[in-house]
Amino acid sequence: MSTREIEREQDYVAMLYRRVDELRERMTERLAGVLRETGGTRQALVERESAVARYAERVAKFDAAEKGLCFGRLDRRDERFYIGRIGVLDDQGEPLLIDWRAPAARPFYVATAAAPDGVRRRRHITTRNRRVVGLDDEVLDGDADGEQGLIGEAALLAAVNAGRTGRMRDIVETLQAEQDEIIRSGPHGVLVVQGGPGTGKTAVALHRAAYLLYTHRRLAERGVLVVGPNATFLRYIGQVLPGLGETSVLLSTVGGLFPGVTADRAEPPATAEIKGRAIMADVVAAAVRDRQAPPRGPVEIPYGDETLRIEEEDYRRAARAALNGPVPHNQARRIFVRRMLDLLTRQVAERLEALTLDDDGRPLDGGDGHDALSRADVRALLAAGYPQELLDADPVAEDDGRPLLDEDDLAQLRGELASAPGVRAALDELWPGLTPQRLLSDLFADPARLASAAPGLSDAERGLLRRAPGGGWTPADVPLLDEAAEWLGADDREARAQAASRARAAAERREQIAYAQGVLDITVGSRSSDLEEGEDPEILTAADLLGAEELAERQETVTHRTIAERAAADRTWAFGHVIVDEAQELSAMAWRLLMRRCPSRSMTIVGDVAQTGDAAGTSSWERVLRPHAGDRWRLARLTVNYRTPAEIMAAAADVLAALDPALEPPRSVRETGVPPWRLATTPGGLPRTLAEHAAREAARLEEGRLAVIVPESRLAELSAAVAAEVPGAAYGADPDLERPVVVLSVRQAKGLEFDSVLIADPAAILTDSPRGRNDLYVALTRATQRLGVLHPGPPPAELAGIPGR
Ligand SMILES: Nc1ncnc2c1ncn2[C@@H]1O[C@H](COP(=O)(O)OP(=O)(O)OP(=O)(O)O)[C@@H](O)[C@H]1O
Repeated sequence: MSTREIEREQDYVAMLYRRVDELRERMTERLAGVLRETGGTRQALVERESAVARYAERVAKFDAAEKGLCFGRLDRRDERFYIGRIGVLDDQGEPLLIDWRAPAARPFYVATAAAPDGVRRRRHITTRNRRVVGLDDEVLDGDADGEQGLIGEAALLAAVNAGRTGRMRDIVETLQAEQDEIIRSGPHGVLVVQGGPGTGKTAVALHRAAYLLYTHRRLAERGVLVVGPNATFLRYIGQVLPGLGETSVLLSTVGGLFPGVTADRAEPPATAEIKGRAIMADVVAAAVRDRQAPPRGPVEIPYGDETLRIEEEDYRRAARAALNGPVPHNQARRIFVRRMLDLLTRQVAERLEALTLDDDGRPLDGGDGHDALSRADVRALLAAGYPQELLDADPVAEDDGRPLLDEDDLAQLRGELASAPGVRAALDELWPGLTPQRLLSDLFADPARLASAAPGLSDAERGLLRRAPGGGWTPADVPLLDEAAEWLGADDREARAQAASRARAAAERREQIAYAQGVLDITVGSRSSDLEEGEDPEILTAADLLGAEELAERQETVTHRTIAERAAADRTWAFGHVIVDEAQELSAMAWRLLMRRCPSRSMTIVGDVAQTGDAAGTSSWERVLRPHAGDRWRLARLTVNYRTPAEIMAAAADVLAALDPALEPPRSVRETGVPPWRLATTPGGLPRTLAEHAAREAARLEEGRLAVIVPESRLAELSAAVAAEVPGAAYGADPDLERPVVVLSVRQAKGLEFDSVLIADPAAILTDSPRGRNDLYVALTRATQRLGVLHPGPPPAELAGIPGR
């Protein structure tokens, strides 16, 4: 491309940056202006707050667009558009730059020589630090043979060949047509994106989130949830959406979706698999029902010197009233307890009356050893907690013809019963207030409870669920806790805790107001003193301008600001759209949880059923979705592998064929001329040889990243061996992917990619899990450039095609 052409584009790009700087400045001034406004109604304050959020968001979007602001140009017959990360208008409202998500930008991604859609030329513009460093043109003249090729091939190949950094990058500059179509598909219903490794499923999912938030602004009010398989993966993709200027997105694992629970406990895969089965929904429901079981025989409750009784029939009647309709356990408990207290109050009242009245309701005289009790005496008895000595006293009868216990007396008696420890314990036993945590830990701790709630599981399976209380929660527990929360409803204690937290918040707010008042006093005081020389009197702080109440309020809204934070703290939050990545790994129970978070069923589900590693995962989208969406879901496919070169993919294809001959590997977008290799070691020599090769590969890397992928069962041993030879190598539960060398199990490597990959002991990867072949396929498809396999003894048959060293 001529230097003149580059200079011409440089002028345009420089003008765009100047315009964005100007707009950013304008927005910053507006922001300061709103912050300077003061007084007015509460409504005005709320409006100012939302203006502050809006302007701050605009400024953040300008910042996010800094790198690669403009990356393309489309020439049509008599017009020309520049395409970039954001839309930019001039002062007359004419577009200077078109947002990549706008409909007008679409041909940039889909126009081909065969179907140019009015486009004559597509230009990819490469910039570095605001300077144009390269141009790449495609002339779409309409006389191609109809085969759809790559869009912007040079820019695409530069992107896929670039060294990895340990962080995923966005691909707005080089999106391909089949990806674009998925990204721009309407938001309604469930869209499944099936694609082999490296086909850009994760990239597409994230760009779809950005597209939907841009196109359907109301989605931002409910937020988008992006679900990934583990914390390391979430960190890997974490920069993509903020880099695209989108913040209304919560990234989470399924294990992170139960507020208040950190699911970091480990458990055997076989246990997790059982917990993920659909039948566990019935188990949880049965466990809740079992906590509502009638007592065997009457329940006796000591109360003072008396014994109160609840018959089985009393229980049944109260339980029927409590469960009249689909009421969760804890709400039903309130009705049950009310009924029981009515019953017990009646019992006590009857006994008191029996002590003081004869069978005909007349006060007793002293003939049988007791004098009649007066109403005042009864009240005294009640107030004193019904002690026997008083009943044995000889007070004076007083027959005023009124019922002995009036409503006030009964209410008082009821209150006393409700707070009597013996009564509370008995009612708690009969119908306990339950948190999801208590329900599950009681269930797992008690073989009898398990046997009753899970008759569909074998003894051995129930044995795998057994666990002593305490010790934290596993990721597979979270969907069960969520299921339990649905059946239980809010616990009384939870409601009390919420009330307490509201009271605390009110107290904090009073404190904030007092603090803000203090700030105002200080600021006003200091403003009256002389300004230092050079100090700008125009720089005002919020405290200069707002009343204490408003200042406190502002602090409060600021602390609860983002949709993502609000959604993360609320188990019942319904997201506007849910995106699930590596979706093949999710269990039936995890799907139930996710569906509850997305009642609208506006979902994008991306994954590869050939890469399923989790025993609870799926090999069929149909099986996963039928229970939740019937046949109302649509399938899109991605077919081109942008990550793995053809040489490596050929080796992976052998494993895929062994897995299922009907499965087709994705077509690699490039060859590198570097074949993969394998090397036999002695069984005992593997750790040492592996470490040496890791050190050698690491030395070859310039900027890129190396992953050593090892069997789960040898993770600790081989991590230690590599770390001893390669100081600074990352490994462990949540390794730092930005380090040059990282040791990972296959599970940890899922969804990630590296310039170079070494696989250790593939035979153990195959035997470590029932889905060993899927795991080996995943391991083989992580490299963007180089792959080596070290195997103790002969290689597994699936890898025999890789050239030996
Ligand atoms: N259109 C594109 N332009 C540039 N790079 C791309 C494009 N599509 C995909 N890539 C790159 O290919 C690599 C693989 O993409 P991604 O991780 O999204 O694939 P995936 O289908 O999720 O893979 P896996 O199933 O193995 O997790 C990433 O580095 C991504 O940036």
